[in-house]
Amino acid sequence: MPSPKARSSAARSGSVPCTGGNGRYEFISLSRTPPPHLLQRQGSDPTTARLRASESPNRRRGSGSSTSSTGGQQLPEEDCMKLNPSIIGIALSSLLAIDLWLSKRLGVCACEDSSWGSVRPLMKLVEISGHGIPWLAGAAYCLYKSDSAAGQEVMLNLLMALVLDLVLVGVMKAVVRRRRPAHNRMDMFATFSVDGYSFPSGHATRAAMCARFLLAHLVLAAPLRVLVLLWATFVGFSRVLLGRHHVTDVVFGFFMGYWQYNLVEILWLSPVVLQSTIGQLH
Ligand SMILES: CC(C)=CCC/C(C)=C/CC/C(C)=C/CC/C(C)=C/COP(=O)(O)O
Repeated sequence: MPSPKARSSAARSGSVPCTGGNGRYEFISLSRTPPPHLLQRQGSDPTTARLRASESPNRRRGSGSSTSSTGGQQLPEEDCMKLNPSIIGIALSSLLAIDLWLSKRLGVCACEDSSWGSVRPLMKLVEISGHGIPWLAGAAYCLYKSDSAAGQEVMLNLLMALVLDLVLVGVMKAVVRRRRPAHNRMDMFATFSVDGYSFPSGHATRAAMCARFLLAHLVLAAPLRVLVLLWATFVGFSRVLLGRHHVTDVVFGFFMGYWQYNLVEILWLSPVVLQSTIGQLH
């Protein structure tokens, strides 16, 4: 329950108290025009009439009393639920603001003059370790050199996973079109045009997916498994430190890469497919 003081200040500011889905009081402003979808969905119910009344020319000019058109009535719960998206919007904007601020603060190797500029060459080595070309070239070479059918099967599927990753990340970047951080210097080697975009981090998706792949099929020794996990984490961190990405690009990239591995398992190419592929190559 809002206090009487809160209630009177709400009346002064043209807000109406009503209960949200969680039973708590929320305040909605009536000094703004309700969004068209709200009016449309409400059709001709009494609430619509009240909202329309609040839109009278007098009110829009700001000459009417803020409570006169509503009489301080409570709106039905469903109306409050419709206003929740604005709360989600505010939460998202806040998250993005924190993301921009944090990414800028963490971009300590963004250029040679940055506070950790001397570590930039090391970070660029980490970047190369997660780049698509060494991974594709390595998997293709191992496939070519592998003697056993099991080894060939694993390498062929790793190649398929890497290509799938490039396609999915490329599509996602082209759809979202988020710009890279302003402090990034675009001096990466071998990039596609979509790599001008930031979301999600292709290095992070690849690192997460390849780490899961390696742990599932190739790396069994415990110390090496830890190293694989550290490498993947470090690749992700290095994207933000180099100023290439926002924090959310990398976090989402890790999730996406993790999920991509599930897809690889579903699409796993069997030895039969492998034999016909190898047969066609020879
Ligand atoms: C080497 C072999 C066998 C084939 C090469 C095929 C080829 C041309 C692959 C392209 C790989 C490539 C350019 C990947 C892009 C990697 C990249 C810069 C991603 C951007 O990562 P982000 O973390 O900054 O989003």
